[in-house]
Amino acid sequence: MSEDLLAEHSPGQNQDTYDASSIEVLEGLEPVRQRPGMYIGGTDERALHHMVAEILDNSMDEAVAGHANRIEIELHADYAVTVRDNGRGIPIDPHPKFPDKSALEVILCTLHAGGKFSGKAYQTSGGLHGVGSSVVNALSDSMVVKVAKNKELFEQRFSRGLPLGGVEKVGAAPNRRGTEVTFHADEEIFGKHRFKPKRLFTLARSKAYLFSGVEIRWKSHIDDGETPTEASFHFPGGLADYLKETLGKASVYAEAPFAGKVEFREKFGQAGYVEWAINWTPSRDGYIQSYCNTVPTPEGGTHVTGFWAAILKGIKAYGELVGNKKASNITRDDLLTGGCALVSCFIADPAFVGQTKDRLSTEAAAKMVEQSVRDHFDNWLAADTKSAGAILDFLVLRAEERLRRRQEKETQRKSATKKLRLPGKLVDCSATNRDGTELFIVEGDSAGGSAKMARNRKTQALLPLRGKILNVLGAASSKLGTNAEISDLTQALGVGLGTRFNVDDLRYDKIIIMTDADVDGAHIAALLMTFFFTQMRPMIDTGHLYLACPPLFRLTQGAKRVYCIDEVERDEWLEKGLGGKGKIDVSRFKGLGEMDAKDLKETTMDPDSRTLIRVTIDEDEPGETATLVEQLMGKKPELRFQYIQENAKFAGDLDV
Ligand SMILES: Nc1ncnc2c1ncn2[C@@H]1O[C@H](COP(=O)(O)OP(=O)(O)OP(=O)(O)O)[C@@H](O)[C@H]1O
Repeated sequence: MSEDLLAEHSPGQNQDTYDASSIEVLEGLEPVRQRPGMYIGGTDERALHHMVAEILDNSMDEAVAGHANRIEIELHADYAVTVRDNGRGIPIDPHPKFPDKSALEVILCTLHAGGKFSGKAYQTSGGLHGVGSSVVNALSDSMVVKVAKNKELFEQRFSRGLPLGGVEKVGAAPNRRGTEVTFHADEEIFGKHRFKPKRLFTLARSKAYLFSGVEIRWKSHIDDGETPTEASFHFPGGLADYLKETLGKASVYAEAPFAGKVEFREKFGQAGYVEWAINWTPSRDGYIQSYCNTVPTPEGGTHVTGFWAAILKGIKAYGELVGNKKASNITRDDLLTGGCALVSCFIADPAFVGQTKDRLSTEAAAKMVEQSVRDHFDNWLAADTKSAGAILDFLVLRAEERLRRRQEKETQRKSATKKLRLPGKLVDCSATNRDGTELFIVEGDSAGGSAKMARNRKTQALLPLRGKILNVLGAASSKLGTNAEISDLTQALGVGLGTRFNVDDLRYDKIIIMTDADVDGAHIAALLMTFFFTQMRPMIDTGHLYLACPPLFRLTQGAKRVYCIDEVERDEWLEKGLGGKGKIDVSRFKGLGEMDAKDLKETTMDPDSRTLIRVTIDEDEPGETATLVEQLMGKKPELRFQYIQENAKFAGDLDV
């Protein structure tokens, strides 16, 4: 362990209150190696890099809590990765619940063991599930954890989630403290994927931007020719610096970005803060990068909703103030054209969607972020009228362009609908323009019945498909045009087939595949995705294709009711109870048709409460997805057999 790093620590407080008793255990470890996807989002390159993020996030949590100010990341020649910090050190004393094990072993070998559940040891942390480091341990063929604590250096070694021995004292550490984790990802799980220096370098740098109180050092023993092999990051200017760097030399509308940081304590009485930076540029499409407790949230969430609400209301109010009537036309989408924003919030007890934490779902964040940003935005606009005027003019122009385009589309859609022969079984929506409309492709007529009642007539249309559609990879292309289900689908979408296909003709905003949560449903969804991937790929590339996520179980206890997506979630609820009275009643939906309209609306169709998965193509190498689709859905069974042989160990138990 690097001597100086652990020696220099100063910000530590409360060493004595952070010990084994801070570590709570909720459940045992096991299924991670069987179903890595559930815990780390897959076994691909993205998932592999996520392993580093999980360990790094723990060190960042120590830093954000004020216990560490330096973190080091080292990529070794054999692709092992070390993350070190000068924090309090993972507790190594015996755990009160398991007296024969150290807290370290409990943390590394037990799912849901951690010090971040109750907010006692950490106030705002990226970690919350207590699974990150045990998952990384389970998926590594070697993991060595060193802890410098109480003037001594301890070490414990693990392989594939199992300890190779107990915690051992391996030396004295009179002036050091901190944690060092070195792991080597298991090839049995991640196959040929290897860490990319560039990706880890970028990760390290972005973390330093997100928390200006930490210095992050990067070292790589693998030289890819483009990434520095050593670097140190410390950005006192935080997100404003980050934005400046990402915008580079692009011309911008505001001389200095609108940036700031607001603590929640005073106004909302709780720990945490929001930091942001935004500017507008004519030279590129806008984007927003958002984070919660330094964890990237690529799908946004409540903090992003709150941020845009503040900006939108602020700019409209400013427009009104200066008498620009057209400002009232500006929408959130207009803000994003050319708007480049970074938003990072730190909150206590955040709730995310999924273990990879892609979206923040903490309700309160929307309001806290909106109000904090709004006050500052109003002041900023009033103080820098030159920038404010330039941004307002730019956004008004964007809104006008959008309205003009919509008008054109509307006339096109109306005339197209008149001309179109729509399939008889399509239950269309009433909206005349495409914005915000959705087409649900549903499995079976009975499901169509509940969906018909559950839908929003204005924006949601339904196309029930009978049985399984043709496997387009197994069929001759001449057959496509004559297949009834495919031609119904193509007509309903409004796009042509083959050379006549044009994604701009699409009649709906979102196309949502809604099938039963069982094996047959998954097969139908796979057939439909194969169809879209091979015949209408631009629909996926432009983000129009989605999968609905109907639940498999409904649990009721007295007046309380929850829905669970799978057995694991069901078991979790059964264990902790729903908080209602009496026995918990479990019903398993055999299909969408069994759900009543209320169930279906609440869980699967209502945009305010449902979960949708956007179908995207994430490839490390061009053509990778096409090869996989051919292998799984194509004409050659031997390819499928080969795939099963190579991957069978990853498959969980089939639920039949
Ligand atoms: N570098 C570290 N320094 C101090 N304590 C740590 C460190 N790494 C892990 N811990 C302790 O181990 C616990 C478990 O970590 P783990 O990564 O398994 O889960 P988590 O961070 O609590 O939640 P999540 O699963 O959401 O990441 C943490 O809550 C923390 O108490």
